[in-house]
Amino acid sequence: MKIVGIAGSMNTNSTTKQAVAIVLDAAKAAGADIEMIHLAEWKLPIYDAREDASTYPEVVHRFVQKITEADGIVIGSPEYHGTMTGALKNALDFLEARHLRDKQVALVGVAGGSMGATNTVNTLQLIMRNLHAWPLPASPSVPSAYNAFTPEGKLKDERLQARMETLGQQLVEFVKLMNPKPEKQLQ
Ligand SMILES: Cc1cc2nc3c(=O)[nH]c(=O)nc-3n(C[C@H](O)[C@H](O)[C@H](O)COP(=O)(O)O)c2cc1C
Repeated sequence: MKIVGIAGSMNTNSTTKQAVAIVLDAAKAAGADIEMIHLAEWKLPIYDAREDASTYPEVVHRFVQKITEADGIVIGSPEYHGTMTGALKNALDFLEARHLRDKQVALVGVAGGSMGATNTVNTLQLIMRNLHAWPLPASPSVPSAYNAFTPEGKLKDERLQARMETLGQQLVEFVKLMNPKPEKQLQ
């Protein structure tokens, strides 16, 4: 079972990447193969609605391929002006329902403010439904992100750390439940 994480920040030193990594590590502990796509390292171009999508650079095709091949996905975004980053929305614009249909998706948000990134994860829920994916109902967000992580990359708030880990475990469980085919099951 392959779980791919998207960290939707262009910040190379990203707190969102740390949050996504916690969920991915929990999925790995539950038996999945994991891979991180940190948008800061991918440099996708701006989606421009061109008629012939095959003319986009190779990085776009690789991105779409990774998502197509994934059995489950983790998406994390910082809250920017009350919603997800432009970089993440741009990346999602390269995807169509045929790439995400029936896939389980775990969503997490990260915010500088004390209120967390509720608007961001709610907006991502909506986008996932429009792409015919299945967003998991639990979608935790990290408030006060600048001071939320230990140097080892764990959340200082142990209950929030546990919620993130549970989300990774649940993602693996729901991928199994929704994919009775043997190749999607863990051995
Ligand atoms: C352009 C911009 C807009 C932001 N808007 C918000 C916001 O609306 N609410 C909030 O709580 N934090 C906001 N922040 C703070 C980010 O959510 C916070 O710095 C987050 O940790 C960044 O994630 P990253 O470390 O993965 O880049 C904003 C930051 C930037 C750069």
